[in-house]
Order: sequence, then structure tokens, then C-alpha cells
Amino acid sequence: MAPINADVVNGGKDSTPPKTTLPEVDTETNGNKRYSYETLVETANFLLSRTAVRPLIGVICGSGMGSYWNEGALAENIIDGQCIPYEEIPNFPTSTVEGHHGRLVFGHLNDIPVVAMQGRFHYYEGYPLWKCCLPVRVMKLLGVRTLIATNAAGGLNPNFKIGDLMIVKDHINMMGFAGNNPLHGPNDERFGPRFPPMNKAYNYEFRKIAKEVAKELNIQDIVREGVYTCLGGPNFETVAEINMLKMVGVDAVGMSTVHEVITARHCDMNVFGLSLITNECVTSYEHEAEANHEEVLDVGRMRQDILRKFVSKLVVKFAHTLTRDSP
Ligand SMILES: O=P(O)(O)O[C@H]1O[C@H](CO)[C@@H](O)[C@H]1O
Ligand SMILES: Nc1nc2[nH]cnc2c(=O)[nH]1
Repeated sequence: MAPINADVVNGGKDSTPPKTTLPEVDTETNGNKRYSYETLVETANFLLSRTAVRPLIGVICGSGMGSYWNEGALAENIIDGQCIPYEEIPNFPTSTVEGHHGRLVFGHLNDIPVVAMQGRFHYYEGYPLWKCCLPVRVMKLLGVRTLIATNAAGGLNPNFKIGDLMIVKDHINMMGFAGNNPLHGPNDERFGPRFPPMNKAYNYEFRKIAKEVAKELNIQDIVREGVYTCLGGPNFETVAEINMLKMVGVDAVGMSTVHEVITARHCDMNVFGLSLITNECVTSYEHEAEANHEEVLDVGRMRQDILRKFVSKLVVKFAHTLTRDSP
């Protein structure tokens, strides 16, 4: 693939000139500068110069959920695996959270070209939401058409157990209710429209496929479906907060994903979301247990083999769906 030309709009699909040239807006946090389309093209071109892999599918690994992309598993699953640490990537933030390795892994998984983010960026790390989602736009510029966003989450649905996998059916953008949205600020039409719809955020066919794959792998008993929400973190929730979230129909709560999915849908990527239920959210003051990040990482380790099998199969099936849909 030749380097991306910044004038090519929306992955080459459309050549309408942008309505707004995105200024370098100073954001409210940490003096972070908003990046222009051209800056992200530079980042994408850097990556294209460092790997021969041209990914169709992008995976974001949740807390403690990325270990199956490590060397041992890579050798088993991925051909041409190549890791690029975030520190080496121009304009990329760096990972500061335990359980987030901080690198991109490029390779072929059963012949499907993929890129995995072994480590995501969170609002509570001090990054504004648009910066947390910068890699999603870079993936788009690399040619990624489908995003698989995974996360560790607390379970609110009383039927869920620790270690269950929840296919995300929908989300509630709590931070967005307060005006904090990754698309806040001037819109660059080369990525997508000013007012993107969000009622089909999580691809319906992918959700159906995931349920079929769960049956094939005989893990249907631990695979659920539900609504995810993201809070800003880094603290876990109070009892009153959990009870409120339950009332509004939330099944699982975390501190990520929602803004990544909004960014991906804005630039017309297909999305599949998967939450690993790592802890039970406490709904009563009598309950002794307290949520903690160690437990979250432990459950990720416990489910590593299942995640590897599930995500690998989904990558292949989703890629074939894309091929079938292509003109
Ligand atoms: O959403 P991911 O990155 O999977 O991680 C979840 O787990 C961490 C808390 O233990 C938070 O970062 C929360 O967002
Ligand atoms: N907000 C939040 N994030 C999590 N990530 C993993 N578990 C939890 C949780 O209980 N609450």
C-alpha cells in the first residue's frame, strides 16, 4: 500500500472537500493539542513504513485481556507478527495502566491481516477523549474496516457471573450526557459527518455470528449479551451509583470503549464489542467485597485461552462477512 495522501477522503471512498479545516485547538486537559487529519496521516504512514501488514480488522485489548497476543500465543496464532511500542509511534499517547502493554501488534491471523492494540488509553489517565480514540482513526487510515473493542467490566446484571463474556448489544454514553464526547469540537468531514447516527453502533450480524461461534466453541453458557456503560473512573462505583445504573438498564460498567465505538462509527467502521465480566458490582452496603484492579487482571488471565479462541474465530468470520459484502 502506497503512503496515504492526506487529500484522499474517508479511506478513498469519497472525495468531497472538508467543510472545516481542523484547527489545533487547545483542549481543556494537560495542554493536549488536537491533532489534524494530516497529523494522523503522518502517523499512519509511519506505521505503513514499519510493517508490510495491511490490517482489515483492528482489535482493542481490554485490561488484562491482551496477553493472548504475547510472544508465545503470537507464535501459535499469528504469522508475520510484529510489535511496535507506542513510544516509537509519532503522536501516539503512552499506556500508563497495568495490564495494558502499550504496543501495536500487526500480523496475519488465519490469513486475515489484523492489528491489535495491546493497551488502550483511558480518560482517567489524563487524556481527553479524542486522544483516547486517536488510534481508532489511525486504524481507519490504515484500512481497518472492522473494530473489535474488548474490555474488562463490572457485572450489574444479577444473572452474570465473574468470567462471563458479554457481547455488547448497545451502550449508554454517560460521559456524553455531560457533554464529554470524543467528537466534541470542530468536525473534519474526512473522518465522518457532524451528526453521526448511533442506533446501529454494534453490528447486528456480528452479534449473531458471535452467538453461533460461542455454540461452536461450546462456551454458550458463559456468553451473554447486554448494555455497557463507561464512567470516567478511575474510582470504582458507589453502591448508589451502581443501583442507579441498574435502574437505567446497564448490564456492565467500565471506563472505556464507548468513546472508541463512537469514533469508529463516525468514520464508518463496523463494530463488535465484548466485555469480560471481571467482578460483581456491589449493590448493598452489607456486602463485604470491594472491587480492585488485581481481580480484574486475574480474571483476564483466567479467561485468556477462551478469549484467544473466541476472538481468533470472530476475526476470521467477520473478515469473511466483509469480503461477502464487498462490491
Ligand atoms: O476498559 P478496560 O481498559 O478493559 O479496563 C477496565 O478495567 C480497569 C479497572 O480495573 C479500567 O481501566 C476499566 O476501564
Ligand atoms: N467502572 C468500572 N470499571 C470496571 N472495570 C472492571 N470492573 C469495573 C467496575 O466494576 N467498574
